[in-house]
Amino acid sequence: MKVLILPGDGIGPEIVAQAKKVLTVLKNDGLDLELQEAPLGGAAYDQYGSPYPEFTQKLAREADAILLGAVGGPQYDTLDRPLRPERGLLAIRKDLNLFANLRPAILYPELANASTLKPEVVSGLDILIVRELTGDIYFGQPRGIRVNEAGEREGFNTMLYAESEIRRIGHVAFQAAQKRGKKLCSVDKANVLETTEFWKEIMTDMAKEYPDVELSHMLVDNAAMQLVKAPKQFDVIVTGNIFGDILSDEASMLTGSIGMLPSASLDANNKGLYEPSHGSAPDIAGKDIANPLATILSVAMMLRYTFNNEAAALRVENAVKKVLAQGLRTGDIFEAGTTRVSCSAMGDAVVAAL
Ligand SMILES: NC(=O)c1ccc[n+]([C@@H]2O[C@H](COP(=O)([O-])OP(=O)(O)OC[C@H]3O[C@@H](n4cnc5c(N)ncnc54)[C@H](O)[C@@H]3O)[C@@H](O)[C@H]2O)c1
Ligand SMILES: CC(C)[C@H](C(=O)O)[C@@H](O)C(=O)O
Ligand SMILES: [Mg+2]
Repeated sequence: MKVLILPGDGIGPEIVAQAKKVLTVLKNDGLDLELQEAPLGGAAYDQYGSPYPEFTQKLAREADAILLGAVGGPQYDTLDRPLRPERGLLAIRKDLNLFANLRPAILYPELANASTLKPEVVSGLDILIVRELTGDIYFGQPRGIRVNEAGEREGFNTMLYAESEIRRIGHVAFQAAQKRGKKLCSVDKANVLETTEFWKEIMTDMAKEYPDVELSHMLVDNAAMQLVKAPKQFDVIVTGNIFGDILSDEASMLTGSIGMLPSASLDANNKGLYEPSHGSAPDIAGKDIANPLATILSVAMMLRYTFNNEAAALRVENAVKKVLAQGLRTGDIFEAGTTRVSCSAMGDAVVAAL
């Protein structure tokens, strides 16, 4: 299996280095693995003048799986839009047809007090957000900033979903629910936006194909509220690109920190790009204090979904559980009575616990 590593920007290289240590142990233990590396985002702009250069694109297309740190940074925020790091990330998702973004929010019992919510609200939490990743207002045309007829500047984007796009993410979500608690909540804004009214109509129609799954619908504003009020009511949530982006960051705090939320972005054949759900955290970059666990848990997702190797995935997840049980914490999940460790020390501890 070919795995392409894209460290990216900010804390990206620091957290990816820890995940690479884990992959190297698995390789030394016999996992069929060929590691390559390429730049994406700001690092790629610096080297090649493009956030998703041909060099990276070629390797990405050839790879079975990709591990990404994160992209972006303030030094790139004034570049022309097509040259910005985030555009590189959107481009690779679109190029590889990675339409299904799985973001599991699981609370490890040791972190019940790390969440800003009361332990009884979050303990035992295990929800899966299925976010559509290659459509919606992120990609709809037309888009831009223009001068309108009144001579005023205006910004505009287009929210758009084709039926086939809704159906293919719907199948992923219904099937994920079948393998879990058999409850699927489709999140929309059908009371205002036609795009998501259509989304709701298609999800409702698809439910006939999955009689064993209980489908419900929720408006996104209510869903944002319910996620902090009573998050354990959810099993699988399916939603569009923009709502999924926002709700998954919200859900990350239920798990203690955004540094705990991994993700898988899959195509129709389970080729995937795996990355933490958080960004490049420029505020803490270069200090060796970021939490690498979301990235390491993304490796576990890679083993599960692309390698189809459940045993190896569990080995990594159990190692993470072990270091948390040992009381090791990076700053974002630190609390009194635990031991604060650096990003690299956390990586070493996971390797030792494998
Ligand atoms: N997938 C991605 O590559 C991705 C995702 C989100 C944001 N971004 C980009 O990242 C940059 C920063 O964005 P932002 O500040 O809004 O979001 P962010 O997720 O980078 O950071 C938000 C906050 O969470 C903290 N944080 C994030 N990851 C952490 C970790 N692993 N350990 C400890 N703390 C962590 C940061 O220090 C910061 O305080 C922007 O350029 C943005 O476009 C990239
Ligand atoms: C950086 C940005 C393009 C990206 C998104 O909005 O999808 C990020 O926030 C994420 O959640 O992966
Ligand atoms: Mg996001």
